[in-house]
Amino acid sequence: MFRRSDGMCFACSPRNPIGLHLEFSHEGDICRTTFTAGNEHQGWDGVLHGGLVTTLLDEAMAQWLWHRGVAAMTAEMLTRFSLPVPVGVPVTVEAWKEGCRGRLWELSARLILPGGKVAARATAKFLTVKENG
Ligand SMILES: CCCCCCCCCCCCCCCC(=O)SCCNC(=O)CCNC(=O)[C@H](O)C(C)(C)COP(=O)(O)OP(=O)(O)OC[C@H]1O[C@@H](n2cnc3c(N)ncnc32)[C@H](O)[C@@H]1OP(=O)(O)O
Repeated sequence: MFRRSDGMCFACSPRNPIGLHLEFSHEGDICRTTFTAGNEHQGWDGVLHGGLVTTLLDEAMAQWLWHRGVAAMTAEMLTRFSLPVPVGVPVTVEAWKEGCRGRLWELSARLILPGGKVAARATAKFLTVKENG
């Protein structure tokens, strides 16, 4: 049905010419990345598009799992947009595990503005993919 990765992930692949080119670090139980949006990423003038805010949060959670050898797909996600995310400033995205039951993983993530305010939060459920995909 799908390939696990051909190295063209929109969020993280360095080979994707229109990708976000995110790089992740892992510290304890936290998966972290930083991103500075450009004008090409905006929806409202000067504001990062909400779909891309969700992409950043989703990818950080997926990378938390991937780093631990878990190949899982997002099955459900809820995003709360609390503050606009301006383009041109570096933001930090953090993800962590909330729980796991069988193939079902629950994770949370947040996007932090310079200065420390949280602009968006997400919770999501991921399901480990079956071997035959
Ligand atoms: C050089 C560079 C290389 C780069 C390399 C890096 C690669 C790094 C990879 C990361 C990349 C990340 C990318 C971002 C993460 C996406 O964005 S993933 C893409 C978005 N998500 C999707 O497209 C998923 C679409 N959905 C599906 O394919 C299928 O529904 C799923 C999620 C695989 C599950 O299907 P399934 O395995 O057939 O499971 P299913 O039988 O439906 O459900 C199993 C059980 O879970 C339960 N369940 C299903 N959904 C839910 C739910 N939402 N809540 C609770 N229970 C649920 C079911 O009720 C069922 O329960 P039981 O009946 O067993 O009691």
